[in-house]
Amino acid sequence: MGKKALAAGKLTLDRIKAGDLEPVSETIDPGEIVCLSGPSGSGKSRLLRAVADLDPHEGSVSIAGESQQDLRGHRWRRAVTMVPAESAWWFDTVGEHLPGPMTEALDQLGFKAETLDWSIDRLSSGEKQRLALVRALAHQPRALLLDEPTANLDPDATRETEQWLCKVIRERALPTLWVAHDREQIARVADRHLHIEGDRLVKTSGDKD
Ligand SMILES: Nc1ncnc2c1ncn2[C@@H]1O[C@H](COP(=O)(O)OP(=O)(O)OP(=O)(O)O)[C@@H](O)[C@H]1O
Repeated sequence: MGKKALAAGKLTLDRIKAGDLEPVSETIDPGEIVCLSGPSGSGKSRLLRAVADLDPHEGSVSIAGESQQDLRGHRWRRAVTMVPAESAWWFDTVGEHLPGPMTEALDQLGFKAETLDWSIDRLSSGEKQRLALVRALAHQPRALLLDEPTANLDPDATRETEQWLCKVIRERALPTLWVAHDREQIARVADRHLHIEGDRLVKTSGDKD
């Protein structure tokens, strides 16, 4: 924290071609949550990895008019941050991965301040998943790519995490692409829902206005 927050803006995908999916063109507005669903292996994670510039791909992506090609990889990924289903941790303790105490975020997700001293080795998969979200948001992203962010959580923790994410996404006006399988979750959080059928992204009905 403490760094100057950059202006929110649209996340624009222009004919992104990753893996076997047909090229994807979508614009996600500031604060908009677009859920992405599809069968296992249909290419959801590959699309997110392309947008995060983690995998080679065709087409272009921009955030607030700034193109992926104009930013170095690490700067792009700090702006357009992917939180994978399985997070990586490289220091010994939780606190070493965070730029500050993150008191409010930790509290809202049910963690006490002492969590900062916890060893990474002791974290459950659900704790890792929630702390990876705290870490991602601590670095002031301008857009979020969430790959099944509640996959390892029980129903109560799922709801708590969803509510916190939705609040932060709206407050910070972050365009968000959120991979989800659970139809009820999609109904709760999505402004729009895109589903992969075969090699195409299909807009589903029942979206919020
Ligand atoms: N780097 C890669 N090179 C070639 N093929 C890959 C690569 N990464 C993934 N794949 C393949 O691309 C397909 C889509 O993978 P992806 O991980 O995007 O699926 P997914 O929709 O996220 O699935 P799940 O819901 O099971 O996580 C799979 O068949 C996978 O084996």
